Amino acid sequence: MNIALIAHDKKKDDMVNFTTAYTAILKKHTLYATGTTGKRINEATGLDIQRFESGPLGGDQQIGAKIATNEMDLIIFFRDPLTAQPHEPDISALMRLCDVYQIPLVTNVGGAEVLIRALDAGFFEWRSLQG
Ligand SMILES: O=C(CO)COP(=O)(O)O
Repeated sequence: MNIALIAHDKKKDDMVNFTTAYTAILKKHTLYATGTTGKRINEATGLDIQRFESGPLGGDQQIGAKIATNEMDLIIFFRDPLTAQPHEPDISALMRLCDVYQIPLVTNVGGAEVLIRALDAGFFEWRSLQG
């Protein structure tokens, strides 16, 4: 599966903790991330991650483009709901494309916990059955 990992600044520690806890599962997949998030995860876990631009510089849009071309299977995006983001339109566009293409998206640690366990249990086979 191709998995995108994204976290706003105040959620980056959560992302590091999450990816550290689930390194064994994540390393079986192809990982992508926005720039700074990917750097933090790589430093903490050693996971191999393809990094896009930082979010404010277009990283969310690059991940959105991968969704539009059916190259992304799930998105783990720890959003900060309490801080205004300069690139809010890009964030909305990314989430909109998840809905357009039925790509599973979680935006907090609680959802990610369920999603990652479901992934490891094989619940994502429906993606490869889709036309
Ligand atoms: O801003 C982001 C997502 O909207 C994340 O970007 P960084 O991972 O580069 O901080």
